[in-house]
Amino acid sequence: MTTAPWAVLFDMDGVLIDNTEFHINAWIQFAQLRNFPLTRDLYIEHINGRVSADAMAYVLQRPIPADELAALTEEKESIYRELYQPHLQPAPGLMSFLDALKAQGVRTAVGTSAPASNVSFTLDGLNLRPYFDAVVDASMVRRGKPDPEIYLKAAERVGVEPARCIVFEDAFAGIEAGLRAGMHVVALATTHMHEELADTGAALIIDDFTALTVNQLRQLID
Ligand SMILES: O=P(O)(O)OC[C@H]1O[C@@H](O)[C@H](O)[C@@H](O)[C@@H]1O
Repeated sequence: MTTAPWAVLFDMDGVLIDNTEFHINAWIQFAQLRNFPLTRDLYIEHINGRVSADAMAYVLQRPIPADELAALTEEKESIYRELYQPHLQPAPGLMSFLDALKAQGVRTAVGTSAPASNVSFTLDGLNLRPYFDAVVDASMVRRGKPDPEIYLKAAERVGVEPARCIVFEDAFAGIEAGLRAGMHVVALATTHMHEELADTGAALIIDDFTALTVNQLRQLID
């Protein structure tokens, strides 16, 4: 075992909080207003885990100029926040797991495709911000997941080389982003079932954080 630093990089939606069904319903409502017949399967294939610029271009079937994107994103995200607000809570076992990481001096970051408004809704709404050394959101990158940029930037912010980072993800696009960044990936079976995640390249598949120990995680690196 070495003493070099290592880091845990958390995706936000579907990992820190189990909220995928609320995003699906919000996207379906938003798409209906634009006569786009969005279904759960189409959401999973084209939207899940991706930045708004890419998701909007799919739903509106055209590239979205930057001056239009912010308003469209806020329209959709305010539907989502209204639906999810009464249910906002950390994923099972998350708080004890974050405490354990902090107690052992492990560096931590969030790497999310969400806009800053949703990051604030989640991290400030649950008082999670003090647990993270860095937060990288959609506004800070040029290319969204499955591109590795979000996770590479998070690793750089916490000063840890990619091979010593472990990414927690639930979405196919996010798992791909973590692997392309040269990191280890732990998949959360929130949005997808264990069987669907089996061939993704994830080193470990878990239901939630309740049974996970820091030592178990560390073994993935050492
Ligand atoms: O936190 P994550 O999983 O990177 O992604 C956030 C995005 O995840 C997508 O699945 C949602 O539909 C988006 O609206 C959301 O912004």
